[in-house]
Amino acid sequence: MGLYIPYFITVKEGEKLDGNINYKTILHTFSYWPKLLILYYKTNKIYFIGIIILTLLQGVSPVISLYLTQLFVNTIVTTKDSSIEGVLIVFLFFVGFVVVRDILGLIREYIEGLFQTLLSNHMNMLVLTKASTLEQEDFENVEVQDQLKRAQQETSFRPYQIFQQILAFITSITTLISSVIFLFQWNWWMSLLLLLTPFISIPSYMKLSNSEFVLHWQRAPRNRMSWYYTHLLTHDKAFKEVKLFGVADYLLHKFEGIVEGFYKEDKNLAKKRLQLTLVFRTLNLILMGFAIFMVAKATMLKQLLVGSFISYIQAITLTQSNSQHLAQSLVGLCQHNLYIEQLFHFLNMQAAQPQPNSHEGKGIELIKIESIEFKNVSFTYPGTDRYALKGINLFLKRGDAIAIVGKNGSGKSTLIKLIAQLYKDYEGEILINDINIHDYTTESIRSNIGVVFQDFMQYEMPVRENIGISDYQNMDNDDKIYESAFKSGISDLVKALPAQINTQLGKWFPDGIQLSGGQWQRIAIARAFFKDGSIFVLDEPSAALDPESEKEVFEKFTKLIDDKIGIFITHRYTSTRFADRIIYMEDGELNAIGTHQELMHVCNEYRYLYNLQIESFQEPAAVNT
Ligand SMILES: Nc1ncnc2c1ncn2[C@@H]1O[C@H](COP(=O)(O)OP(=O)(O)OP(=O)(O)O)[C@@H](O)[C@H]1O
Repeated sequence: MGLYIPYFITVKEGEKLDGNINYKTILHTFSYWPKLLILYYKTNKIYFIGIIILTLLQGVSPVISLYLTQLFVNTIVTTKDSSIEGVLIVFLFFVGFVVVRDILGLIREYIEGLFQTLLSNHMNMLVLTKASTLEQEDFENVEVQDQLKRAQQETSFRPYQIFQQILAFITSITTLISSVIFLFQWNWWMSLLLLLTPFISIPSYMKLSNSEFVLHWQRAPRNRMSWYYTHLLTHDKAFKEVKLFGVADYLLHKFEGIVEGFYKEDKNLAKKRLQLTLVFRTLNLILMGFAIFMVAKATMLKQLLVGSFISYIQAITLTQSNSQHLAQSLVGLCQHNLYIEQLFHFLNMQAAQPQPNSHEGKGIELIKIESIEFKNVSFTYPGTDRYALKGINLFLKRGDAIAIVGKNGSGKSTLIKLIAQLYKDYEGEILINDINIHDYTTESIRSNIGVVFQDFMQYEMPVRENIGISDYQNMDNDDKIYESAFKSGISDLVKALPAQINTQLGKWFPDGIQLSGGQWQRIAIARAFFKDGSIFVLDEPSAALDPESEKEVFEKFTKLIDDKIGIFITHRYTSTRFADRIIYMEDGELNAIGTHQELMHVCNEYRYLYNLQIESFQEPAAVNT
């Protein structure tokens, strides 16, 4: 996936990104509105329509209020003492109007609060659902990470802010139109002047908003970095090393450096905004002062009644402030639109799903794996040009128990990742049951594979979920959970826990029990067994298991894979005795394959490494006398 830069940001060679503003840009930012409106409507149609109607009503209410004030005051001034009836009627109208307006205002506040929560939940669900469809390759791509971060940042508040701006826009425009019509009775050219002056500030504010956006857009990698330092300083696993190596101050300093940088940039922009606001506010105030002076003069010359004087002054203030609001909402809307574009860009993003050699997938559902064949498979990780696997030819069939050994970085885990279809773009072919792996649906392949990776997950959840999550539809089956725990040799421990399989594991949530590294690993192995797969892979289970546990796990593993395919990757050469065949990998290549005896004869490297390990075990222990 290439670098995504919003089209409205221009990149000049050798220069940093710059905001590029023109009317086409402004118009384009509104192209996401239909999608947004559908989104609002889908969130809750009754609330959505209700809010729009209430907003319109709220928009005309100031002018109704003005009209009633004018009527009220003029009626008092012109009515004779004896006939109070007319004044009373106008007064009751006025009071009735204020009560209804306030009640509608409260209802709007109530609905808006609920709508905001629903919208934020809906957006979060959309982003999380989208993230769950991404591939491993996407998560290793910094560009995608940045986009995800930006989308996450904008999700919870930006769509609602746009909604609020739209509402503010509707309110301002209705109030403005009605107040301008009201003022027209007095002086048409002054009304137009008051209406239009605030709009001359739009281009300057728009330019500033664009610079602000570009700045925030560029911040994503630094934002992720600051998040990472926060994570290191607050996460229990990282915290051990942070304490032990005494690096808290160092990390804090780095974090501080980033946020201080943000502060300086923000301060710069805030200063520019303040300068602009000062200039335009002064201009508007001068104009308003002039308009008020004209109304006052007309009243003194008896051309206007006192009621009209009061209401025209209010109408001038109303026109002025709403015209300013309108200009500001327009700028705000364009700015929010820029952010929303990146949110929709993320939601519309295609997950990485390359098909090698233009192989068209047939969407076959894989029921059971009988055999797996690698035919001259070579692979480089995306963004690298070094082969992690080179010309691999391998045939595995049901009932095979295979051990894979080799030095660090020789490609053992990569081989498994290709079987699990975590990466799909490679040279050569992988066949399952003699059919190209790409002809099967990825889901059906993955549902057949139970893998315990080196960096397996420790879910901060109860034992039941820790084991059953690999086939969560059957998570309620206690017998199956216990059976899997037994197969991984952890059933006695589980039974001894305070609430057995319902015991919370880990220390993040209340009543959690912390397990040792090896015990966590056995839970992860049970999770792989819980899934009724047809191939099981243990990637370096020996890393956290003591020799006795390892023996137990391997013995159970070899029994279990009776009619399945079992693969275990290990650095303990002594563990390979459980395997029918051993694969020795070196520098991405399959160097040798055979039984232990065969490899001892044909593979010098294997023999050397095996003997090295055996010798180290046979060295006499130093005894202090
Ligand atoms: N996600 C990745 N992106 C880029 N390169 C990677 C990635 N994962 C692994 N590699 C590279 O691919 C090569 C093979 O890695 P792999 O993890 O398969 O080795 P391994 O044999 O399992 O090593 P170990 O015994 O240390 O676990 C290494 O050179 C490694 O640097």
